Amino acid sequence: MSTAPTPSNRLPIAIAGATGRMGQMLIEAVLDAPDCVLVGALERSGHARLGEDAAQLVGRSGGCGLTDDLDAALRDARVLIDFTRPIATLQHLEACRARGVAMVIGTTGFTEDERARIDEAARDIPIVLAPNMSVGVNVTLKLLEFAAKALSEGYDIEIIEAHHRHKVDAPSGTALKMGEVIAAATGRDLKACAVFERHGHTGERRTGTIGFATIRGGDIVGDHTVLFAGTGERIEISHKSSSRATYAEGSLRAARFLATRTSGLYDMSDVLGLERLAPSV
Ligand SMILES: NC(=O)C1=CN([C@@H]2O[C@H](COP(=O)(O)OP(=O)(O)OC[C@H]3O[C@@H](n4cnc5c(N)ncnc54)[C@H](OP(=O)(O)O)[C@@H]3O)[C@@H](O)[C@H]2O)C=CC1
Ligand SMILES: O=C(O)C1=N[C@H](C(=O)O)C[C@H](O)C1
Repeated sequence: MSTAPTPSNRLPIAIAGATGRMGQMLIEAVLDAPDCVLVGALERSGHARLGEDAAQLVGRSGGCGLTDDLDAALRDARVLIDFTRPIATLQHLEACRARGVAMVIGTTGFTEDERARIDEAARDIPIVLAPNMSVGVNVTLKLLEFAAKALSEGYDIEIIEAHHRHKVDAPSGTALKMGEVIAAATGRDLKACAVFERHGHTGERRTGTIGFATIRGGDIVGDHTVLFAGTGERIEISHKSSSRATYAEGSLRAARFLATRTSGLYDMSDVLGLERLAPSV
């Protein structure tokens, strides 16, 4: 028999970057989830709205105060959901590690060294790190694994992504993840075969490379297409997000998953159990 959520057994969640585009989506998602409770809303020091009820950011009431104090934000939290910038996420990571708080990390744009620090912290706390929390993108990653294996010879692979004008990193974390999945599935090293820029006299396309193209404009939430261009045909595998709610819902699924773990680094494939469903090629 399952137990109905009560105020005392709801999952206590804190949100970093609470006033951001994703922060606000997450506040709404947590307020709407009967099994979760918002116990911390973190913003950078000096933010104009510190002290306000975080729920007010989304036209609601009954949240918790916006704070720049990590101790206060994490005091009652079991999971911190962080969609900020790498420098902020890494500060939050150390604080969570010291306090035994799990983390869902949606931030993108980490360097290799920064990634290694997340791996290291996952020895002590459970972490879900994923550049895209949507179910659709994570299923797309599995489709790409299959397609890349089946089309490994004779098809040129290009990854095209489009996002809103405010995005600060490129290519998107999702596009890079797609590249990693394709490279792994076809025995390539992404660092050696990725082409991020073309300009001027580029010469012919080098066989085996994976090209990336970035579009920034308007309010595009997030589009990704992988093109497999062969001779006489081409295949396109696309995902388009029309709302950030899908990332927020995925983040809550990740938070619930972490509540059952004590340490380790996980991705959305673990959260969604996609390994069990993936076709073997
Ligand atoms: N994994 C996924 O599914 C998704 C990942 N993302 C990623 O999430 C991140 C955030 O995206 P988005 O919400 O659109 O960005 P926003 O710029 O809207 O929000 C970022 C938030 O982080 C805060 N912040 C930035 N720098 C710092 C800092 N140094 N210390 C403390 N707080 C800081 C910002 O505060 P301030 O406004 O004061 O700067 C803001 O509240 C990006 O890396 C993006 O790529 C986005 C969508 C989905
Ligand atoms: O910045 C965004 O908006 C997004 N960032 C993520 C990424 O870099 O892949 C995920 C999504 O595409 C939206």
